[in-house]
Amino acid sequence: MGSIGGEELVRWEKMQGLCGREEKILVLVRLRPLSEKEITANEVADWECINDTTILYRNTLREGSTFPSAYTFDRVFRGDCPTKQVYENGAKEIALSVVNGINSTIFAYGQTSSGKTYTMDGITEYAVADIFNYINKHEERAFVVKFSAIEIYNEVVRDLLSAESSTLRLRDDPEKGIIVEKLTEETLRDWGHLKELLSFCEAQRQVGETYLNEKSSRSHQIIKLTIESSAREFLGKGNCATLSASVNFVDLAGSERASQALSAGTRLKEGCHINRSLLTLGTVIRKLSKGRQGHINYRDSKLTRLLQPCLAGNARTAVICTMSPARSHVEQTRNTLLFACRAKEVTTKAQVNVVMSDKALVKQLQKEVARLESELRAPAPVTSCCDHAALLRKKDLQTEKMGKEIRELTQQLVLAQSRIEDLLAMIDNEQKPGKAGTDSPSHMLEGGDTWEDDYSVRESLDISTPAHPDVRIRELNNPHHNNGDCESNPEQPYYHSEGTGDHSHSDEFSDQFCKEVRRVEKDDSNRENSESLYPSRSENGGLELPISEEVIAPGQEQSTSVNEDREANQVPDSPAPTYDAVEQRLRDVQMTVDSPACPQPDSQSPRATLPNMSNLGNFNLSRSWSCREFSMTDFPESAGELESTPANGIEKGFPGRPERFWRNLLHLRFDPTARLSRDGSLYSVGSPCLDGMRTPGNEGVTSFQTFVAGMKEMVKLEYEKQLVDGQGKETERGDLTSEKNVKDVGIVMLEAPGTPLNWTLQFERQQKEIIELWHTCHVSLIHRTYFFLLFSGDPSDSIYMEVELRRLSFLKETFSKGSEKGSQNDTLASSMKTLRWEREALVKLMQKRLTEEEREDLYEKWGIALESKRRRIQLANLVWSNTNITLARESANLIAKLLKFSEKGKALKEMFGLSFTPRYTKRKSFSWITSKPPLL
Ligand SMILES: Nc1ncnc2c1ncn2[C@@H]1O[C@H](COP(=O)(O)OP(=O)(O)OP(=O)(O)O)[C@@H](O)[C@H]1O
Repeated sequence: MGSIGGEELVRWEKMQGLCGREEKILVLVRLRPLSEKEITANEVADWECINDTTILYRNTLREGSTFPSAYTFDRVFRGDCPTKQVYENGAKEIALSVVNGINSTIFAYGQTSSGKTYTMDGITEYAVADIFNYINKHEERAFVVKFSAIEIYNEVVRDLLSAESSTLRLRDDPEKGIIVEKLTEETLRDWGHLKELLSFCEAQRQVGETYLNEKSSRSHQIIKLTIESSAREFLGKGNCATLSASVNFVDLAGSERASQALSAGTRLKEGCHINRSLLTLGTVIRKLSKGRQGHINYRDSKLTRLLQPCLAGNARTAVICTMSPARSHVEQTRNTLLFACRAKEVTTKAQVNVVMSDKALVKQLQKEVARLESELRAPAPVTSCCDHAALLRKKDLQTEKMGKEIRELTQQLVLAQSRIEDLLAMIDNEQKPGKAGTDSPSHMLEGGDTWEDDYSVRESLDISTPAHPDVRIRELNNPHHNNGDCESNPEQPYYHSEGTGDHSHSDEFSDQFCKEVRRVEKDDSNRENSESLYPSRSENGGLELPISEEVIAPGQEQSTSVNEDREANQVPDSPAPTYDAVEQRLRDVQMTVDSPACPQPDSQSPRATLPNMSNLGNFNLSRSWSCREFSMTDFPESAGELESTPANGIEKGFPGRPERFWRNLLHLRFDPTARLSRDGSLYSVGSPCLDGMRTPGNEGVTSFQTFVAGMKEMVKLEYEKQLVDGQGKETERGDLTSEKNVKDVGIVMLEAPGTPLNWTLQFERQQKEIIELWHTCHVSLIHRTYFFLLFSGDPSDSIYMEVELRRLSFLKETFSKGSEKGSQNDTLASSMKTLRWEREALVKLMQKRLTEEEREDLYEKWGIALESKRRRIQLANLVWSNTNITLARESANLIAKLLKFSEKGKALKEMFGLSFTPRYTKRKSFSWITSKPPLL
């Protein structure tokens, strides 16, 4: 208000104390004396003002103690208090705020005949008299006082200054708030003029006789004085500011009970309207008293609509609650006091209302602009601002990083706890004969709701997710890196699978196996045991398979230890594997499957040695192993637990497995359904399931036998082929050459797939078949992509192609029997669900990892109209949806790009089960979402 000069400025500054400050409604209670009528009726006065703020109900003994007997308000006035005192001690300050540019309202609330009109008439006159006094005392200011009056009768607004009984409309004005259209407004000239107008209004107001009040007001009356003032010295000048505010004197109609008021006809109708609008007022006050939360129903009545600014807006407000002391009105009186109590909690926020001339406004705005410009130019605040922004960003990053760490640590903690529980459970089971090893691992991860969730959890837990295929590879041909890990059984595929959240039986097996291994290793760390389940690498680079119970025929005695095996391997001319030996091994596997009881092997000689199938020469082929639990060795807890099994997998005298390990393991059965992982691609042939889940000779075993038979046939054919092809060479080079052609992967592969031309043709044929089978078997998109990109025609790929074909054929056969077997159906459904899931993930990744331009190029390439809806979904559905080789290549390239295969390091063929080169592979992790580089 720089444009306001002199005293105006002082006034303005004084008003700042009130400006925008929240203030509770002032609540006054006025008790009237018993009326003549009440005295005649021998009414008793049950209420008494015991001091200036407390009113007491004296008849508590009679009424019981269900209601409070004392009520406290800002001020209470006993029956003999004159209205002047009520005004002076309460209402005056509020009423006179108007002369300082602050809106104010004083209204009377109470039951009929309680003295509202009696009180408000006096208050209005005293207030206006004081206003005039103020005006007279402040000649330096020019005042304009305008008078208007309305009544709300039966929900109709009428102008009390108009002789016509026309209805006035209410309108919401964006600047002024609610206004009454066409309302008469008289500028007060003097006191006499006021009296004249008040008389006119009184004459106009609806008053009727009721049983309780001879002159009962049947309407709500609002008398409004608007006072505008300006400093005379600035009048007529451009920089003049005007204070403008209104004071409302509201005399409400009284609430009444029809029975008490004995009203009927018109009075009854009036009473209904009165009660309804008062009920709305009560509701508004109740809601406001609770803090203005939610919708406030001001618009439910004209009264509350008009009083809205006074109840919760820009005004100072006082409520005078009037009450009769008569015992017969106790219920209505208590309602009035309840209203008063709620009103005490309502706050308003009054402001000084200044109206500035256009010229003053422009000047004021210019000053404000200049101030802002100087702030902008000032270097200090700007620098400070930047610093703050940078600091905030830094803090945000820190918070984010810490949050991530907390999440990861929490996950690790959960996992560690889960593992402890598992170990404890296993110890319990050990103590129950016949139970060991049969319990399902309890630490299985629950599947995430989303792919990302599921994967991110696995990522953070460092649990490989073979379906993607996040596989741990054991390089068993590395003498320093081959133990402490867990293994699949020898017929087990090179990767195990798990579904989209739940785990296949192979995972259960792995978990159980690995936990058992760790426990045993810890328990028996000092035990001298030369037996090992792990394959060892012979000096000539060949492989010796570990012996697991699956290859142990009942009663078969084997005592070859690792050391012995190694020693044996050091013999250059170790016997070459023969077809019979391979067949024997398959027979053993089948025997294990067929065996209904899986008799426990001799603990003294628990395992048999496989025929030595090392000396594989050129390919340097080794068996690789995947085990989900291997990843756990990355955790400190696990590392501690695995004293004898270093986290990096380097064995320090692996002690072998005690009897209970074999006992546990032999409770397991092979379950062919375990091969059918949910993604359908990473099936784990020969995965065991828990004892009791399958019975020998059931459907699953039959399927497995079919598979084994197929394998045997393949072995035989390949072996015979080799015999024929390599007969001459074998004659020359001796037995060693034939050994090279026998790979210990459950199948036999050729050392060389044939001539380059033949191999190319063979590769293309196999690739086509594989793609078709992927399509038929609903194999995981990522598996297809990976396989497709990895095996692109190199002669050494032949083994993988063969394996893939075999497995897919088996999978297809199993699916084809799905109609007869619920579990297969479930697996097929799971695979399809996984595919859908993958496609949904692709949609997200397209948005995340491709630019708009790249996406548009793709849409064009894949024949999707640029303007069509859901283009990304269309594209995701087209990926790998066709067996066409070109589309397959495009699909693979797209997924590889989206998954950032290149950034994650080159995929290893070992992840498909075979290793060609020694490698210290620790971990490969592929996630659709995260872009963390794999830990190789
Ligand atoms: N404090 C008081 N002292 C003396 N007489 C009073 C007092 N208050 C009210 N009266 C008398 O009580 C009667 C009813 O008062 P009044 O008309 O003001 O009640 P009301 O609440 O306005 O009623 P209604 O709601 O029916 O209009 C009147 O005759 C009035 O003179």
